[in-house]
Amino acid sequence: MDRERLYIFDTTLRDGAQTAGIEFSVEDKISIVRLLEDLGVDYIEGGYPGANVVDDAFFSQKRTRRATFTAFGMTKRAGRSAANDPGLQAVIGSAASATCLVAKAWDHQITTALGIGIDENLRNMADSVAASVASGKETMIDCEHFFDGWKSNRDYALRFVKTAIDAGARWVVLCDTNGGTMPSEIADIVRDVQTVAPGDRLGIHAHDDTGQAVANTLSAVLAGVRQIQGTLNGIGERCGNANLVTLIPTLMLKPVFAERFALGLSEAQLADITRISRAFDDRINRGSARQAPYVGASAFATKAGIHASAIAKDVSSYEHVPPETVGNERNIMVSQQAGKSNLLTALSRHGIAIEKDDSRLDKLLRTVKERESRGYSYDGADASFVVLARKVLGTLPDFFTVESYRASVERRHNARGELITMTEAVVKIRVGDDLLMSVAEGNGPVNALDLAMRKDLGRYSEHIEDLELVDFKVRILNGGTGAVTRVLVESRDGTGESWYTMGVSPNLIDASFEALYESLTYKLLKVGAQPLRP
Ligand SMILES: CC(=O)SCCNC(=O)CCNC(=O)[C@H](O)C(C)(C)COP(=O)(O)OP(=O)(O)OC[C@H]1O[C@@H](n2cnc3c(N)ncnc32)[C@H](O)[C@@H]1OP(=O)(O)O
Ligand SMILES: CC(=O)C(=O)O
Repeated sequence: MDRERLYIFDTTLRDGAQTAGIEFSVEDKISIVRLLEDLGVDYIEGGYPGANVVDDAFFSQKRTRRATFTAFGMTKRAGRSAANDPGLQAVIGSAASATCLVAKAWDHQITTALGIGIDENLRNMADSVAASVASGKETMIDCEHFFDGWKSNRDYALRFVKTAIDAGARWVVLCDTNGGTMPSEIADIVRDVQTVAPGDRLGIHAHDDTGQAVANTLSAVLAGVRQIQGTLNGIGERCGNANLVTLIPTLMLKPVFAERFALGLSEAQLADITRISRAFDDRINRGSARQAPYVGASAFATKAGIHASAIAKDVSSYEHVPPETVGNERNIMVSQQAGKSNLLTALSRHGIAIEKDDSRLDKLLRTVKERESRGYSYDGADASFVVLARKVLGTLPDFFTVESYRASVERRHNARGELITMTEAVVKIRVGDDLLMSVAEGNGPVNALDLAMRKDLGRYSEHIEDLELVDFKVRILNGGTGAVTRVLVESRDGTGESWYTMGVSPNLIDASFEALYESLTYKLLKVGAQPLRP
């Protein structure tokens, strides 16, 4: 049986730009278009020409290679013709090859928000669609508040869809603008709409206000729509839009969809989706959600010892799809929930071979659980686990020892009477028989300590030249005997690999010191540095 084509319409750069806390520059938009083209979406809605200077500049030229470059805008205002509406003309006159015009489909909103009659609204919409079609652009209509409109006045909502189709719209997109519709209602209403328009002319635009934007979208697809609107990582107005990064793998990997529908993406593009999702988060300067379906760092991670033991026998035991199909990785973590199977998997990932009945493995498991009870958390600090494991197994080389350190903060007036804060760290490190002392100033005590520790590591200095501290996170834990600080440090080197180490102490500087020390140690292990005394 031939599969029916589903079209992916991305609105990251338009509805996504309506996300609280997100502002795109032209450069951001250009770089996000690259990600979307790598992914292989069919339409890229780049924004709203005429609405602001960024979008004006962005729409001054064609920005896509393969995807249909689409401009968003509203239909003409009441009381003027399409030709005399500057807003509509900016959209039609942009470099986009398609338009997506928004018009209200809920009678109550038309009479209150627009203050016009519902028939006049239909004429405004039809004239705008006709003007866009006449300009040669593929034209879509976003039916704002469609599902609430259908519930309020079914006859008008259906007339709205039919009028748009008759005016020449290629796609009529049914919008759950307020995001409150249930999946079963979506299915019933989409089926009803097909009494006036075929499914291959209909799209769905769902918001996530009940956490069901993805479910609503899938429900609409099963009921007949063939265009899907959504955003990267589900950004968008209020609670966001349907998340394309969840929808695309579901549509391509789950038989109920994959057997009936085809997308314009290849399997290789699907396998790139984890990278794309994370690169997008980087671009908008936020951390990636660990628990994001398919692409999150935890999506194929298991902490539980019972699970790890089953996975050691069959890797697919706790996976609904193979992680590599979406470019993600399986991860067996080490934590309080671990058993020896977790440790064996983590050790072998780092090239450390040991038998399951080796008594050192029992000791390592006891040590991990005891330290976790004091605030350590090895599932997020793999490099610290390696350092600990090698120490307990007796294979950690004696690279260097920190004999002492001091970090100080001084707030005082300088000679000009200005209030300044000075931070300084002094570190004494022993490498073999050499005692090295380094002093550094920093923009804070941890920064000064980090700089001082890396300033002179004697014979190992050449190995740490490319090491940089990428991120530093502090978490205050409420331990049984009072507050404890856990510091997590992310480090990276010239190879691009990054690793996480941690320290735990009631004292923030001590916790930071431990994390920095373990990061240096891990780096020396990683490059195979030769210790003076193995
Ligand atoms: C559901 C959605 O997500 S729709 C997309 C919403 N996105 C945005 O609004 C982001 C970009 N918007 C903007 O930059 C501005 O709102 C602009 C440039 C479009 C318009 O700005 P302004 O002219 O100052 O109007 P303002 O934003 O205050 O109000 C919107 C106007 O459009 C009218 N309007 C709203 N929807 C439509 C429509 N579909 N068709 C025609 N007119 C409409 C409103 O009645 C209102 O007009 P009024 O002030 O005469 O009552
Ligand atoms: C058009 C749109 O973004 C909405 O109705 O939600």
